[in-house]
Amino acid sequence: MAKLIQSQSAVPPSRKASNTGKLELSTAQFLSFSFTLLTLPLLLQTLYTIYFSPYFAPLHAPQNDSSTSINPSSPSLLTACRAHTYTTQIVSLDPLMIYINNFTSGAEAEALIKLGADDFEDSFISRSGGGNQKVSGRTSQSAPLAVEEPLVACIVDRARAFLGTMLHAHEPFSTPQLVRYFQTQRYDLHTDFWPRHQRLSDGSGRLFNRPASFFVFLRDNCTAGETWFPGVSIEDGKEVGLGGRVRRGKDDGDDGKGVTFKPVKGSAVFWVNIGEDGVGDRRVVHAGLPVGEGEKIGMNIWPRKFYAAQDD
Ligand SMILES: O=C(O)CCC(=O)C(=O)O
Ligand SMILES: [Fe+2]
Repeated sequence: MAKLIQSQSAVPPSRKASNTGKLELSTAQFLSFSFTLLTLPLLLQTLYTIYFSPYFAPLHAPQNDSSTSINPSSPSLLTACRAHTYTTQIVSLDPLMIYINNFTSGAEAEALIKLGADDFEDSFISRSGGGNQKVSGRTSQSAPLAVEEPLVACIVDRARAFLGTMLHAHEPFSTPQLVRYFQTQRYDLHTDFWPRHQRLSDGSGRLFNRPASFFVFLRDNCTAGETWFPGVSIEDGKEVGLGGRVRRGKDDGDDGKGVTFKPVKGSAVFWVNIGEDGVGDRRVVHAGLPVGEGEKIGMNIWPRKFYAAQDD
């Protein structure tokens, strides 16, 4: 008898066999059992995604291509876009160059890539005097981004607000452009402004140029591929506050001239191309250095300013 009592009390009271022979559960235990049953598949799926799915991913899938799952027209993305969260740091006062941390959010970056993803073509350069030309020094692919897309319009508005007094309300932007680089691809030294202002093709005869540039890093799954400005210098030690994203010189045995910007998703470099006198500043000549491994995607945002005729 004593033995029987002992073995009965070893079973928690709530799980005792009833006199019908079935197992009884308390309400709390029933709920926790059901909760576990319901959440188990979710837990297993999360574990699979984190630990195992990389081993089953297709070999040639784009790395970290989270843009495929993003909806660039999502109301929450567009609402969030109206408020910006970037911070700025001056890199150089003369010429003026500013580093913009988180100019776009990660989600905005991926959504912008998605908007242009189907339109990449070999990059060209816009020639002085009009027309486009493919050149061996620019081996990337480019894709235009339609300003009719609300997200693109929002990012361009952000750039306009940043420019403040640099641009009149009636002065527009060029069509923003994605640029994509794979291994070894590059853009050799160039300026974004034309040495001579360009004539608008609308018959008005107005002259325009690019007074400033924003280059935004949208994808940084790469080694190397920095943006290099050999004609902009920062004093030794002053780059410390820029957290390793901005460095003096470049790494390949060059004499350490200039400043390099590491691709960091969402961050942007802003610089002034043309001063108040309407003359282009050659010190902002720059290059997209060859990408080592992986993929780099950036975005050019160029305001357009109208200028008086230049003296010859
Ligand atoms: O890829 C880069 O780092 C710079 C690109 C650039 O300068 C341009 O597209 O004009
Ligand atoms: Fe450029």
